Amino acid sequence: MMQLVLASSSPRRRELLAQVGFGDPEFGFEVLAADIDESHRAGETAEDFVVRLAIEKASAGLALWGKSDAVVLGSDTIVVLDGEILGKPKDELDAKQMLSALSGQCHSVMTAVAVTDGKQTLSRLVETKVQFCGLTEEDILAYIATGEPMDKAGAYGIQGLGGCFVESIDGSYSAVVGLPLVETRNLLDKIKVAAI
Ligand SMILES: Cc1cn([C@H]2C[C@H](O)[C@@H](COP(=O)(O)OP(=O)(O)OP(=O)(O)O)O2)c(=O)[nH]c1=O
Repeated sequence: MMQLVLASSSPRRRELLAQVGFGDPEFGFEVLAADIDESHRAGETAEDFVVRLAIEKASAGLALWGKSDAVVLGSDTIVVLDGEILGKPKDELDAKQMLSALSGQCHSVMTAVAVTDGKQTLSRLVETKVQFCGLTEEDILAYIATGEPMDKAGAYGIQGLGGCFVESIDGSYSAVVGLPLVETRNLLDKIKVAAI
């Protein structure tokens, strides 16, 4: 059987991949952090951007893993509001600007997942619409003070305190958190890593 490797430093992705059926993260799959340049290229659509990053993370992970007989999985999540891409906030001011822009609005969360074994690379893009309630400046400052927004696209976590800002979603909850479960399972099936 092929060794499954998660190329991610995100604890959420580790937990979600365990949910796909690989048992204990310690034994079912290996994890390594694949650092890549996450800059957006001029003229690149949000869809192309997020898929490219997922593929680059998987490919960088495969290169780092360095052995054959592995399937490496990479993923990327961005928030898109009125055509503008929001990644992880640079600092608290950036987080404040993002949350103010998201307040009372509907945005898209795009998550791409990619798997590669060096011979073939497969990817999927999942888009979820998220409606935020209106936020006061007080709400935003109190939320930033918790530290939760700082490592998350769009400066919020639906799975945490940020869930209180989400009125509704249309799409995949797991994709918003960082890894779409249905599509990930299908991709792994396709590339032939049997779930335990
Ligand atoms: C919108 C949203 C994003 N996120 C997270 C998912 C991603 O981990 C993060 C977006 O940054 P990414 O660059 O996709 O991932 P990462 O840097 O955390 O991890 P990796 O090593 O795999 O590159 O935002 C949430 O946890 N909850 C949410 O509600």
